[in-house]
Amino acid sequence: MPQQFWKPGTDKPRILEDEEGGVVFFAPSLSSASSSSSRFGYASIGSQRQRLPVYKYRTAILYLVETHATTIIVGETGSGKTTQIPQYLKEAGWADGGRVIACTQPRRLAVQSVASRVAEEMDVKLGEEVGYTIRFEDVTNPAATMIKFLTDGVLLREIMDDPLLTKYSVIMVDEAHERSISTDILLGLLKKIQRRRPELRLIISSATIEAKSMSDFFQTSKKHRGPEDHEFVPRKVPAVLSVEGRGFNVQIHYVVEPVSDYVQATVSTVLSIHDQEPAGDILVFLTGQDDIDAAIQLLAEEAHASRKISSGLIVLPLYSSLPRAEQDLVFSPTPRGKRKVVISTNIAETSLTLEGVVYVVDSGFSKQQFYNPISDIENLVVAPISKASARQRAGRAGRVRPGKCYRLYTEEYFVNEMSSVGIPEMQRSKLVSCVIQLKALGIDNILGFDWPASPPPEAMIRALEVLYSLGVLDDDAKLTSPVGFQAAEIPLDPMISKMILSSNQLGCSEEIITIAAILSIQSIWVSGKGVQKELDEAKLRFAAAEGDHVTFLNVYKGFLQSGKSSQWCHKNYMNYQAMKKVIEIREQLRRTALRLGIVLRSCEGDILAVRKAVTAGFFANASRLEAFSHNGMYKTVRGSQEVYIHPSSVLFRVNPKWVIYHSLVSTDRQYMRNAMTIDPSWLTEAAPHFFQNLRRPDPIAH
Ligand SMILES: Nc1ncnc2c1ncn2[C@@H]1O[C@H](COP(=O)(O)OP(=O)(O)OP(=O)(O)O)[C@@H](O)[C@H]1O
Repeated sequence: MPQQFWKPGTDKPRILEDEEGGVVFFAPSLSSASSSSSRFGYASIGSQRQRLPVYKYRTAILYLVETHATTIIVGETGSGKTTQIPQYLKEAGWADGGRVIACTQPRRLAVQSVASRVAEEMDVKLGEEVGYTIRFEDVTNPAATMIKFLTDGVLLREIMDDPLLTKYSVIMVDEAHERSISTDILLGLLKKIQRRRPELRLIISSATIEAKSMSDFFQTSKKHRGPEDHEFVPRKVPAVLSVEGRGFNVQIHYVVEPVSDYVQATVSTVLSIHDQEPAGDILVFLTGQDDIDAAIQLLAEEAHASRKISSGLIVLPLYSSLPRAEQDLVFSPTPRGKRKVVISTNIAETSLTLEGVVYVVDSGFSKQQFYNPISDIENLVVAPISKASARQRAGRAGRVRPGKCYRLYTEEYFVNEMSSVGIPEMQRSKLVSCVIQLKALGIDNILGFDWPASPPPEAMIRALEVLYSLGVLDDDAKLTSPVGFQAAEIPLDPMISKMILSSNQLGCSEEIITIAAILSIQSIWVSGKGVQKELDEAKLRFAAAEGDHVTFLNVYKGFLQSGKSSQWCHKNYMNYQAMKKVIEIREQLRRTALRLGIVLRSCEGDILAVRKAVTAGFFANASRLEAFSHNGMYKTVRGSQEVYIHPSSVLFRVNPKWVIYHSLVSTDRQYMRNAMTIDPSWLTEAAPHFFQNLRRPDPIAH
């Protein structure tokens, strides 16, 4: 049982070293917030705010922001950075005269939840003085909003319309340690904007950021060849502030021996917490929808087997492709006598406060994208997290009362083997979306851009090549008109954007928007564990000879005809939540399409048009069955990589000669997910430049 299993350890708060080179450092002169019982329950919001560690630094923060162009703030999770600093700035007048204070987050869920909390603390209606903007959703009032929370991706899009972000007086880039592609582009651009707008203030904040390297980035200036960068401009030295003290103590427990199956270990840990620990909700970190579904199923089975210990558990999944209403359930109060178990991906890792959470279970893994620019293959793999992530995960406990974090890895592993920070997304991702965004922002010399961490040049070149072939960039690597500008407006992978734009000419935009919505969901089928045979039979009922994309259209039609019924989904082994999310995304995409002047039209069963539109976006993912292959081996047309049709595809074992796929997954082999048959002549039609000069002289021959 876990009490023999777990060994308590300490995860000491990071003490910031005194920095050299003129960096301002505040010694921890003030004691941390107490965890006395008076903080339980009934304190008013006003007094709760004053007891947060960051409150004691209020004057220091305001002084530094006043006197420095950039302030880097490092403070423990839960110390009050996200919710308090924007309010201090507002109170000090930074939102006077119609100016706005912005606070960015890497994730949508965090944006919504911190905005609601700050509106509640300020006792104002969300969407008025305090608002938020995420992709496809703007809850602000331009005449009233003073504090605006938004994803870093949305702020980047705002730069397209207002290159100097003139309405903002202070921009706080929160959770900067995450180093998403958007955060990195944003940091590079903000540094440029500061040169033109000396009055703009930046705050870079995180519990786990490497303050030294961030400070170096903001104080050195890189010479560019761009016209505005012809002279060397020294940066104002950034201030670094360490907020000492944490909310409540979080006791860390490690396993004594490494675990072999983290899903199983998660379930046992949850059940033993429920059996032995006092009241309090549990937040579990797993890697993705598949793991989460498996854990929920296992919990249900074990709960059934041991009725006594599992009664009173309310189990809720949390991942990005879950419909909004389902996501919101995790914030609802836990009924008396019950215990909520939220099983989440890393979308709950930063900035979130789930009020009832006392226990965190950390599997030690997350799904991460890895891209090899040489083979042009991108894989989403389950990989170990960094210490920074582990600390963020533990920090989801101890926010409103003391907590415990159970790490499913050994202390020795944490101390000696876990990397301190993750690899920036920029250095392990395909850069197609990033390049189109920079181009839309008018950054022409992408290789010379001032990045916090430079991306691999090969990945940049690959991205430029794909965008050129998609017709998004011209011979001078500038956005084409209208395709390039329109594609940049659609906040999706440019391959999907191109597919949508092509559907306009081909008269099948309604169908293509459905396909685009389904492709953005991890899977519309229920997880196959234990029901593989039934699942395969269900798929056959919808299967189209042309492949998965056309099968999706059959599924969607069936779902609509059933009146969007959950029983229908259940009967057909379809994930009802995923289908509801498809409807949600589809509506958002239809609105975007209308804005771009795309005519919403159905091709009324002209599947050829649909397949051609898909090919127009995804020609770069074409592959051909190897002649004489008995095991279904394909070679990609570009790169000659060995790939196979994924077992979940309706084309598995059918092995048509030519296919295009949506993405690759790597397990024992490289598998093509979501494959569709094509006529190879469509490839040269869609992208003549892309398919010329291939090493194989006859790539397009039948
Ligand atoms: N929705 C909420 N309900 C109750 N208390 C909350 C809520 N949101 C925040 N708090 C309280 O405010 C504290 C500070 O939260 P805040 O998000 O500002 O901290 P932070 O320093 O930004 O942490 P992190 O780095 O984890 O995002 C929390 O520890 C908690 O005590």
